[in-house]
Amino acid sequence: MTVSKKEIDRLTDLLNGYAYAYYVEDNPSVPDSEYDKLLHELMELEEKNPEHKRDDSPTERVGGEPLKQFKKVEHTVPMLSLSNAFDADELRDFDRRVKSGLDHDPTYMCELKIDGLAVTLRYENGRFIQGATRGDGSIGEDITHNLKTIPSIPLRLKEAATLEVRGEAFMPKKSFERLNEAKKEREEALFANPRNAAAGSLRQLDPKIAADRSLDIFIYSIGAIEGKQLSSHSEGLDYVRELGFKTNKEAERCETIEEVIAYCEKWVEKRADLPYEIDGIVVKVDSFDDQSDLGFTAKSPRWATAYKFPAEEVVTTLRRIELSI
Ligand SMILES: CC(C)(CNC(=O)c1ccc(Oc2ccccc2)cc1)c1ccc2c(N)nc(N)nc2n1
Repeated sequence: MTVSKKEIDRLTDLLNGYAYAYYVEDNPSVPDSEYDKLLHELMELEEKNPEHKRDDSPTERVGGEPLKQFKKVEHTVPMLSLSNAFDADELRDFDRRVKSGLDHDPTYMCELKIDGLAVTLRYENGRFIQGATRGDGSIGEDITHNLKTIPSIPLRLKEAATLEVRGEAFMPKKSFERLNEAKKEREEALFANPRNAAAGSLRQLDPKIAADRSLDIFIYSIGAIEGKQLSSHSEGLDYVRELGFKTNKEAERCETIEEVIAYCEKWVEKRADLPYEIDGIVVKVDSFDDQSDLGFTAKSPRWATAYKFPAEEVVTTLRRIELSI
């Protein structure tokens, strides 16, 4: 092995480790200046030895040439939608329906419903192959070139797994405010909310735009997987975390619907403190056996629902009215 290949491999592994700590674990291990210095060294070595550049190189994050158009992608497993529950009694109704389909009480998983853009990511032998929007649930748009620029999306997994995962790509509140500040300076139209900003960034043909938008992602389910038996949704989340994916740390197991309701009420109050926007709570029956006993309606699972929050601006307006009284 030549010196430059060895050095390129060393720098690629070192920088990927730093990026994982910073973007996936939210636990920076080196100062940005150190990261940038090493990244520059790697870029120079890759320029001189392009044959040794790895497909999981951190230099992939800057975004290549713009596409001419988007390719359509058919999802191997459909991306279903969620039924809604708008108050505690509707959650209790959901619980009654679930229990009528099972011969035992279910365990639930509760997760924050991130207000972003649903995407699906395909990996073969541990390498990121393709990413797409949800589209109509069966067919989406290929946005691989943009998703590659999101640092919390691994380009190579910790195991050579072949699977498809789903998640919500989003723009953190601080990045949204910075972006709109910059747009205001340039007298450009502002984005209405972080969700529109994330969607607008990922639907660009030029990946350098997405690369500059500080996007992030939380993985929330496994679409398809080869050669692995999983028994529950929570076991699936543990497995994708082991592979190197970023999942949301606020997810909790609830043994009763009253615990689910308490979790929802807690987050109605705490949502303003989060560094990203959420529009509700997703409640899922955890066991895959229970999920397959319950099955699906025409477009959504019977074993999951979304507790929807009132839109934040409504709450803010009410707060403004309260303050003015
Ligand atoms: C529960 C599910 C709808 C995903 N699940 C599916 O899409 C899905 C799809 C085919 C399935 O099985 C089939 C396989 C083949 C054919 C038909 C169904 C099972 C689940 C969903 C949707 C949106 C979510 C969201 N915004 N945030 C979180 N945290 N979780 C979410 N979970």
